[in-house]
Formats: sequence, C-alpha cells, structure tokens
Amino acid sequence: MIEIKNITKTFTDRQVLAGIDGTFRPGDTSLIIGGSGTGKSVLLKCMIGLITPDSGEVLYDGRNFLTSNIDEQKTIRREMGVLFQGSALFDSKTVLENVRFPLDMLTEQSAAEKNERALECLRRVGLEGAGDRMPSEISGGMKKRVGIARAIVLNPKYLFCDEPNSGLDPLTSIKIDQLIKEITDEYRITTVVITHDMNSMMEIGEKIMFLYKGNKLWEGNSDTLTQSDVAELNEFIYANKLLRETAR
Ligand SMILES: Nc1ncnc2c1ncn2[C@@H]1O[C@H](COP(=O)(O)OP(=O)(O)OP(=O)(O)O)[C@@H](O)[C@H]1O
Repeated sequence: MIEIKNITKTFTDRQVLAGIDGTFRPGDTSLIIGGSGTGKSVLLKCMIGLITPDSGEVLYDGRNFLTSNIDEQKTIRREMGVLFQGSALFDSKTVLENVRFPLDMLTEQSAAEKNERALECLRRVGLEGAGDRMPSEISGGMKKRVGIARAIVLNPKYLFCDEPNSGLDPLTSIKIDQLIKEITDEYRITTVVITHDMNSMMEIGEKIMFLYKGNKLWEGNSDTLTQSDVAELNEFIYANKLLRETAR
C-alpha cells in the first residue's frame, strides 16, 4: 500500500500541489486524472523520488520514503516499476536488452537467468519472438508493451504509469489498459496510472483521484465518476466526452 499525506510543492512562486492526501492499495489500478498542468506528473514524480516535495509524507507499506536513509530508499526504489510517457526505450538496444536492462543494472544474476526472466516478461506482455527487434522496428503499442515488460522485470510491488495511452489508437489503448490491470491483479501490485483517457477511466477506474489546480477535488471510481456534483470534474468529463465524440 502507498499512502501520501499532505504533499505540497511550489516552483518559484507557483504552487503546483496544495496538500494532496491519498491511499493506493495492492491489486488496485488507481488513476490520477485532471486537465493539463494540474500537477499530476509532479505528484507522481514526488511519489517516486524524482522531485522532493516541500512538505508531506510518502509511505510505502509504512516506510517513510522521504525520510529514509539512502539504503532504505534504494530498497524501496528497487520495488518500483515505472512506465514513462513515450515508453523511454533505448533506441540502440534490442527489445530484449531493453527489458533486461534493470536486471543488468541492479542484480548479480547470470546472463542466462537474466535472459530467461526478460523473455518471461516479454511473453507475459504478448511479445514472445520480438526480443531481437529494435525499438524503431516496432509499433507504438508494442513499445508500450516493452515498457511494461521492463517495468515488471524486477517483480515490483509498486507500478507507476505516466499516460500509458498517449499516442495510441483507441483499440490499442484499451488493450494496454487491460494488460496493466491484469498484471496488477495477477501480481497484486499497487499500481498508479496518470491518464487523460476517458475510456481508461470507465474501464479500469477502480479508484480515481481528480486533481484540479494542485488540489484533490474528488475521489471515487468509474461508477461514481459521472454522478458527482463537483463542477470542475463535470467540466473535465464533458470536455473529454466532447473530444471523443468529435474524434469519431
Ligand atoms: N521542474 C519544474 N519546474 C518548474 N515548474 C514545473 C516543473 N515541473 C512542472 N512544473 C509546472 O508544474 C505544473 C504542473 O505540471 P505537471 O507536469 O504536473 O502537469 P500535469 O497535470 O501532469 O499536466 P499534463 O497532463 O499536461 O502532463 C505546470 O504548470 C508545470 O509547468
């Protein structure tokens, strides 16, 4: 379980996060939604240690990440998998080498063990047989799958995905969402996904947090999403629906 408590962040004179609380549970795919510039990515970066918040706590199964010593932080970091926006694959490495990379960096396993584990993860995301290909030779959806395989290669307890649907067509988006949800269920991972995607909200929104100008204005799930009386949330959903309908 991940708990965040009163996370605040200001850049120069602009407050980007104004005291965010939340709980993310194992086996849940929790979504953070909201318009552009509302602080979603900054919040995610505060959670994974890429940005230090001005105040607040981030607890990983009770362990205070921000006040932990370096060794404890390393342990917690090793338990995280991250799927970055745009997949962030190394262009000069093959698909298999990309997936194996965290094992190369962080484990003492033999080459055979690392290859076997990387292949197992590639199989899990439906990419058996693609290990020798280069990132430039595969589609956007396949790149996301490689990114997911790499994110789970160290058996993470916590999985963070920043806009996993960006740049994908609707059908591929749904498949990627389903894969993230299945993996989360299967391995009981605590998964946090940033998304703008209305389909994702309806399909995998077991728990949804809505951010608006650095504040958490609403929390719920896909069943209650369209029934709130929070005007900013309704505007956001309406704009999303309109976009979807216009795109059809
Ligand atoms: N390192 C930084 N220095 C200064 N300002 C920053 C920094 N990182 C983010 N910001 C600002 O913080 C605000 C929130 O940014 P953030 O990336 O969290 O938005 P977001 O909700 O993820 O938006 P989007 O959906 O467009 O990615 C923005 O105004 C952004 O310009």
